[in-house]
Amino acid sequence: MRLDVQNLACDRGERRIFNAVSFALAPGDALVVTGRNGAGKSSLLDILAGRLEPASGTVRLSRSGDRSLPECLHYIGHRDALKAALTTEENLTFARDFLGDPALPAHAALEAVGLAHAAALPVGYLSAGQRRRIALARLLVAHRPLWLLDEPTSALDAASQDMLFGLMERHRADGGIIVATTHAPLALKDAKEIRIERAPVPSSLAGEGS
Ligand SMILES: Nc1ncnc2c1ncn2[C@@H]1O[C@H](COP(=O)(O)OP(=O)(O)OP(=O)(O)O)[C@@H](O)[C@H]1O
Repeated sequence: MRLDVQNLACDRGERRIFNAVSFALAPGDALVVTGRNGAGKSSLLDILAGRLEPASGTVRLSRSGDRSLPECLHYIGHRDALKAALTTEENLTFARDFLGDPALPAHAALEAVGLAHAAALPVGYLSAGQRRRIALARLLVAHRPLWLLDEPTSALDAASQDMLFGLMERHRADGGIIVATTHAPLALKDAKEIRIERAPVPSSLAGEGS
């Protein structure tokens, strides 16, 4: 599988957020996306995930068989997208059934993120870092070659960050591709990096606030 992104531009509301973002990723590649608050990092992931139309430019996935782009990706956003009333194991079982192409069973994914002891706990009882680990465990319950991760280390302690880096490197070693936004350094080997710069405000709008 290969991901080719050409000359993307993004508008939010009436504003141009960024221009001219291009990159190409092959199996095993990781791309780290940096930039200031509001630069458009999450918006870029939204475009890659098919959740937001670009103002211009193209996103192409090749050598992915007959699967569409949405069927090839895991998207872990700022919000954990977990159901608070369901247990951790029920959340992962639901994700596994919903996503298709199953990989690890829910209990094995819980073990991989160090939360096997919390299998029967409703997600609403978990701490922020534990909820983040459950969200990340979704990466393991279905085979999807492209991982789009929005600030994946947020709320994670040092040990959990190490666990996450291990999962990411294993995914790359298996031929997966990762695009991750971050404000903190990510310990990924030979990762590519792109810095998103907010497009300048046109002079006709200058003075109307950012
Ligand atoms: N649905 C929306 N409608 C209008 N503007 C939006 C919408 N979502 C985001 N924006 C704006 O788009 C800009 C880019 O937001 P985005 O969340 O992509 O930035 P970011 O680089 O991920 O920021 P951060 O580092 O703070 O997470 C911001 O100015 C934000 O207010």
